[in-house]
Amino acid sequence: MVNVKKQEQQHMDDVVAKIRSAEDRDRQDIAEVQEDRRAIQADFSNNVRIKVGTYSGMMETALTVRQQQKLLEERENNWKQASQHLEILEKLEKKPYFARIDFQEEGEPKSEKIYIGLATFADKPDNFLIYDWRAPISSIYYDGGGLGNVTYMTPDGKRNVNLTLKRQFMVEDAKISVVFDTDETVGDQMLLEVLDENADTKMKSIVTTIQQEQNKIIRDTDAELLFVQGAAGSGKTSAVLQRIAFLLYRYRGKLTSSQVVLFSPNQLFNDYIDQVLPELGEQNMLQMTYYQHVQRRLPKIHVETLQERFEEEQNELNKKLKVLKDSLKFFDVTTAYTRYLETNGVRFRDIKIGSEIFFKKEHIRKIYYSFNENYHLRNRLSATKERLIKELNSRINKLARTDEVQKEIQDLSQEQLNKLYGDRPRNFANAEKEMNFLGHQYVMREFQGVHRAIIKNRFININAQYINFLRSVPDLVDLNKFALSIDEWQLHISKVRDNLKQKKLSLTDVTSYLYLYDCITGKRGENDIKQVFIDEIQDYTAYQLAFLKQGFPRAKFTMLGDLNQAIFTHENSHSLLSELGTMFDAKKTKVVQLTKSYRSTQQITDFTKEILLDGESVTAFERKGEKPQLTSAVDEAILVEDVAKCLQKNTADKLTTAIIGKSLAECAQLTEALKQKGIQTTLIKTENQRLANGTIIVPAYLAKGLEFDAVIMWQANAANYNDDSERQLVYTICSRAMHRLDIFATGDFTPLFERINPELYNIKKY
Ligand SMILES: Nc1ncnc2c1ncn2[C@@H]1O[C@H](COP(=O)(O)OP(=O)(O)OP(=O)(O)O)[C@@H](O)[C@H]1O
Repeated sequence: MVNVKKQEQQHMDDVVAKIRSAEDRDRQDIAEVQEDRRAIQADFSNNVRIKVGTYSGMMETALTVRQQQKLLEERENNWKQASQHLEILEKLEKKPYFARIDFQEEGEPKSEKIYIGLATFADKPDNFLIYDWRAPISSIYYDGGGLGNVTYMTPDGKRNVNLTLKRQFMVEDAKISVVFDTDETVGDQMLLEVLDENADTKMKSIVTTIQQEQNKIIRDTDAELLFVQGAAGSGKTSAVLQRIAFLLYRYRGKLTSSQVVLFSPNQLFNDYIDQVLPELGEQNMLQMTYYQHVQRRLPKIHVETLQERFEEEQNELNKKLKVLKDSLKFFDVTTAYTRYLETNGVRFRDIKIGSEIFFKKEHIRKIYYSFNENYHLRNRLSATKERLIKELNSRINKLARTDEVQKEIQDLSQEQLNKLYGDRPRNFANAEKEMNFLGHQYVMREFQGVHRAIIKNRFININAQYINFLRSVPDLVDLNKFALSIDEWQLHISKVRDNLKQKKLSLTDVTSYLYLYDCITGKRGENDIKQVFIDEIQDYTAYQLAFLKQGFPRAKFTMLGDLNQAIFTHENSHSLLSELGTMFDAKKTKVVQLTKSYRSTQQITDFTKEILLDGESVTAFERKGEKPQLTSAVDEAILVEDVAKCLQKNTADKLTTAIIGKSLAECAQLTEALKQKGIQTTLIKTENQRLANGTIIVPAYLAKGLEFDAVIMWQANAANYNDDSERQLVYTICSRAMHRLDIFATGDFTPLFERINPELYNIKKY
């Protein structure tokens, strides 16, 4: 192997030398383009005089400016391309490739060897020294089955090859440190090395060690809905980011990063993953949380935050209401209600100027329902708006002609008059036309508010409409089936109404509120978006997913989640899959399961999976570590002392720690107690904060999707986690740990730990 390493290093050195020459060429190109750009600009300011005296002069100037702009744009594009290319080369220079495969294509006389890296590199046309990891042939490196006859997919169909060598390299700064020859998927040894590393505050790409199952997710191009169910730490998020990079490569020219949206669980998570695509040489997709998606449309309404949602009262009635309002049935009920609005029932509001009514709501209603039954909500509304604008204009015109207005115009200063003319050329046919124009402009200014109210649909009383919708619900669905009585429903309506009066909406209501509004206004979905990714799908409701589906009508969906980590939707999460089944065509739906957990040591995974009732399907990746440590005391002060020691130990072992508590209040208390002992930590209070270096203290609902070297679960006592519905939350917290897990509680531990085999952890009681 020593010889092999030497030979491979020699090859790598050759490739690096060629990369460096290509870099030099790129740098030269960039310098030339910059010089060119400067010259064009200088030339322009020296030679172009603005000729505005005559029409032909103006045209000539305009043409020159256009030509110059085009030249500059071209240079700009060249510059951008060369800079991007250079950036990729600079990455390749440090790590040109990480794998080599030798194979013989069926029907080809000779065998080939190729090297696989982050991007394609050729020193001359068709002489590829490095293949992109996303190229069709690279797929065989990731697929299982070992050496011998294997197949891979190309855009033109399947190809067969005889694979004779699969070699992996660990590379740092263009120096090969280890070479592995392997006949497995991607050798465990390499994976072990990668997983043994410490966590960062930023997620890294997994391009060198993508596993076979993950490769399927990454390269799928058929499914309209790709649903990935995977255990905590099984690489769902990693795979999906790689998938985005793959799709951008596969559909280069047809798909751009701005046509891809990723819905993530919180803002912190966005921050955590935002380096992966740039590391892979691609631009980041659009990233947002569901909360941002809805809140940006309702700037004047306070939408319930993650913390409020997490800490809200979970009484029996609220649970039952959620079952109904989060369901697909309720989405259908909303749609049915909007059908009824086609003939009756839309709520309007007066359009006013100050306190004076300009258009009465009764008048608007009359117009709205004056169109025949072929008008649906969208065209009914636009026809109404058209009619209102027409009426507004005719009232303006009438007013404009009155002596009073004409006189007021004559009293205006030149400056005020200029404002009225605006950009309009002053070539009126006669003085009367000019006065009419000025009169119209003059009066129009006063009625701008009315115009805006019409354009922006302000005459629709959406709040009253929403309440009316809720009142109609008992006619549209059998409340008994949801174990709800009419009285309970009425009580709920009055709560929503009170909330709306205070300009507040819960996350459940906000979706049906927006959907109702969209149906009435006929808002079309965002057709530009081609791929939608939803992470942590278990925290979405079927209603929200139906809403997203119709909001992105041309998109393919990839949804990933772990039904065992549903911390907001609890018991509903398992029905989600079947509800999704009715939303998408079964033939175009693909479900992939990931069961192996890569994040944590075997000891941690074996412990955490026992928290679950059906955790058998989770398997640990064999990486050894310490057993989780449970510590309890009656006195909290003793525990804080122990936490401090634990932090010291972690720091000495170069492990960064996250302390995860249940509520924000508890986390804040601990932060303070540690501070008293001179221990500095960062308390993460909201999702809009940054992930700091050093120890952080974070409430559980913000820890979703993140991972840390060491986790301290704070106050895992019976008071905090007492019933079955908390099981998934406890699992989520514990499964954030990569290398070490310590659990503290005052008093008794949560009964959810009772089912765990005591051999799987160490316990200490003060
Ligand atoms: N093929 C792989 N090679 C190297 N590391 C991997 C691989 N797959 C997953 N990992 C690592 O495992 C950890 C967990 O991955 P990831 O966060 O993507 O899992 P997840 O399924 O989204 O987890 P969760 O549901 O708990 O948020 C990460 O550190 C990731 O880098």
